[in-house]
Amino acid sequence: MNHRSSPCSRIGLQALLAVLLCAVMLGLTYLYWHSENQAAHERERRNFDLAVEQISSSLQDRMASYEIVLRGIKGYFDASEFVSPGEFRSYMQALHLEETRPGLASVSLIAHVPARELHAHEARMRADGMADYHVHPAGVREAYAPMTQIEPWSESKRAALGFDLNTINVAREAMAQSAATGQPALSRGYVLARDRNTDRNQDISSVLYMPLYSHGAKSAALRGWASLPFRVKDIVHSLTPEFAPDVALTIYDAPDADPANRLFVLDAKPAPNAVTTLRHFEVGGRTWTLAMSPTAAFSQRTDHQHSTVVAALGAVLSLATGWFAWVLMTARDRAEQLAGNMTQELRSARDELESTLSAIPDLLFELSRDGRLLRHRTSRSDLLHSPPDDFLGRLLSEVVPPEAASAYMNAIAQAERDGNTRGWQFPLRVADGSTHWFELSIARKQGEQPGDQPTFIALSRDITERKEAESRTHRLAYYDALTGLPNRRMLVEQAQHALTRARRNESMGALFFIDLDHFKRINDAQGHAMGDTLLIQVARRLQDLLRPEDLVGRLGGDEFVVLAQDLGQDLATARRAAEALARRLREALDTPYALQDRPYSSTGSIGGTLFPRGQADAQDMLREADTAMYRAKAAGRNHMAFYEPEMQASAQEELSLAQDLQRAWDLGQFAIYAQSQVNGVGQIIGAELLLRWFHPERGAVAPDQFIPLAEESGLILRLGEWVLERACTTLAALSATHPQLTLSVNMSQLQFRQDDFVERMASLLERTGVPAERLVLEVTESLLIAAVDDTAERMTQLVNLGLRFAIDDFGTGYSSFAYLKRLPLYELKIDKSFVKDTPGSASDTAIVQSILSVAHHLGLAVVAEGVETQAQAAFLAANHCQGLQGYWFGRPMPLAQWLSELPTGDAGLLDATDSSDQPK
Ligand SMILES: Nc1nc2c(ncn2[C@@H]2O[C@H](COP(=O)(O)OP(=O)(O)OP(=O)(O)O)[C@@H](O)[C@H]2O)c(=O)[nH]1
Repeated sequence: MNHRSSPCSRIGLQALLAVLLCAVMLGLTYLYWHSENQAAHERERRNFDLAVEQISSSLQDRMASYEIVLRGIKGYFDASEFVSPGEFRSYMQALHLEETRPGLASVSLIAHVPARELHAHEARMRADGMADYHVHPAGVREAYAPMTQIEPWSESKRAALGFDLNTINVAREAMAQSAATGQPALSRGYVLARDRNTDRNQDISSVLYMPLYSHGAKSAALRGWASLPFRVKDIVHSLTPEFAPDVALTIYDAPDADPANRLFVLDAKPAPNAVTTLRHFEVGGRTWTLAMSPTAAFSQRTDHQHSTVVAALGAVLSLATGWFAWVLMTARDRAEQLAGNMTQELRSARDELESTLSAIPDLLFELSRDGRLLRHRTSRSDLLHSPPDDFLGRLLSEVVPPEAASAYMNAIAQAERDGNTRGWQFPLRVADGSTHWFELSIARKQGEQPGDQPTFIALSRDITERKEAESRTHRLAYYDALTGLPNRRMLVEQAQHALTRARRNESMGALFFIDLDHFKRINDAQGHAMGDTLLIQVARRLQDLLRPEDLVGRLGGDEFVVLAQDLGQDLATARRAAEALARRLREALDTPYALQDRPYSSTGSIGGTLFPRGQADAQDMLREADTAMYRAKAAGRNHMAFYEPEMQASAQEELSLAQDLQRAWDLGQFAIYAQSQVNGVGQIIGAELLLRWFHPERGAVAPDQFIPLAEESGLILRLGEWVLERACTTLAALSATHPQLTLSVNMSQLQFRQDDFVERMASLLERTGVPAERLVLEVTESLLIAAVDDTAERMTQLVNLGLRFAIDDFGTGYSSFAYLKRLPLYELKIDKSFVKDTPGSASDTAIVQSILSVAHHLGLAVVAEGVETQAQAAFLAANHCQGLQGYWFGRPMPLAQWLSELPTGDAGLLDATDSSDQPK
């Protein structure tokens, strides 16, 4: 059976005991407080009784002392046959009544004068020196009791002499009583005549009378009285120092406390609920009653506070004892509970730590300073070649490769110095044979005892994914996604390093800027993906060509950069090496490519710059090489050029020309010129319309200078439309006079590829009413071969309108006869470069003849350009070239002039004043 009570019931019992103890203590405190309170009341009561006795006896003593004074006077008179007023005064002075009997105002002598002796009495008194003495008030009475002497004397009292006290009932009664008893008799209280008209008219007095006899015997004749008047208030006040001032006192001239007989009230307020104590005493044959009550001040004299303070302290002590007892009794339980809680907390902390450790995807080891494995903890034992327990007790150098062991040992050394360390990384081949990257965090763990060696907690985190992400990010940031080559950012950084190295080593290098020629065509003709394939192949070629220490990168689009270092110590050597390299680069680019197993020819223009040069940095180098590359492009593409500082000026010039061109249209600086085309016998068969730009400062700007710029900016669309429009209106105007003439117009690729170009042409023809076959559109070979299918379709649509197409500059470009058959062409224009050396040059003559022959074979018309001599004209005519154009027949001239110079036939001429070949 289990005798142990449950913790709850035990705590309940302990609480009950504590409460009981507290209650007992409180009970004792109450008892103590109660008895203390009682004792205080008892003390107060005793004190009050004492005060009452003291007041009562003081008053009694004082009245007794007055009686004694009177008895003394009586004795003095008894012993004397005759007492003169002077003797009595001396006697009274000797008594020093003011000092010895405070509250006593005076003593008077009163004579007993039977009616028959009144005159004799008055005569005697007058004879004794009181000339105006007379008994008053006047009247006939059985006996008179006039006042004969008042001591101490003062003139203010003179009026009182002779006053008959028998006229005052109160006095008469007391005097009669004293005469009857031979003892002092006290009058009832009344306001003395002398106080009635003063501010003391409320103060009640009494008079104590003592009968005086001749020869002292009562039986002897009554002489009179000695009287002692006093104000009750004066007596009480003279006693005040002896009185307890905190007792309320009322004096009654009666045996009971009847308010009607109140003699005196001491100005003090009894405490609430105070008990009144009465005391009585006899004086002069009357009974006086003293009623006394304690005032609040009196109660305070008794210390009630003490018990209250003790009670409060007791209560606090009781509660504290109860609490303390509870604390003591429950201390063990609470200690047990605390221990329980702590154990629970420790257990949860340990569990939490356990689960945290299990969740850590890292290898966790404890190592000694020399790298011996002491403990391990890992949820990634799959990474290890053997179970981790096998490593215990062995040195790291025995279980991991040197690189990893050395990372661990370095990290341990740092952790021993700094407390902890992180960031040491090392690669490690893991169990499945792949290489993972790990990062170490090591913390020093102090030995448990002082002097113990520290150990080291090492956390080895698999950061392979992070590493891969980093390298992916790096690749994205520094490499071109399409070709895998370094991108612009990396190129600039590397170029900067190369520049620094070159300056340090005093050796020279070169940076080449490569831009593929007409790369757009492959995109347009065969699609973007094919363009990409070409870019990848170009990248590979360039890489294969270079030394390992050189670098090739792609800036974007079809632009590549090659960075070659250590080409020589001096400029001449470096330049030679750079030129050789550029040549090889050009050749590499020039070699036909295989795109989807079809051969494709492409070339590149290369601009190079040598470094270091002055203060130029990597960006400057790139800009220089770019400028040189443009020069190479301008030289006809598939060229290379090295940067010369003057190139900068020409680039600048080109820029300013482009800016001027933008304004030229608005300023009306363009003009349309016409150059005649003639037949073999010199008759005009038509003309080619040509654009001219007259700049106010530059003069006439050559078309091959501004046409490319106009194409780049799109201005060519506006210009082209204008020329077409003018061609049509001119043809319309000539239709009556020269219906056989044709006009040729140069067509830019941009214009030809406008989405709505066919519709525009149709509407123009309709609007002007021109027979379409009289308008020849001259296109370049490059336009024809770009997107051949698309081009053929569009040409067909236009030919269906009646328009004719001529190939301009035939022979200079692709010279592919294949498309001649595919495209709906009307005419070939032999480039002037072939015509120039005919008939002198055998090869050019042969080329021209073969072109003419193919054209005849294909049924195409031919116009030869650049005919400047009669020999050329004769040769071409002899070879059946239908059309001839050149200075020999006429220079280009303003359209209006050309029209005006047209030989007139039967029909009328065009209005020569029409100058609408200027832009509106
Ligand atoms: N396929 C492909 N084409 C690109 C890429 N980036 C840019 N391009 C195209 O490459 C062409 C670059 O043309 P440019 O160098 O200006 O002109 P181009 O046709 O090469 O003529 P020139 O340089 O004057 O000889 C543009 O048509 C771009 O749209 C790319 O990543 N892939």
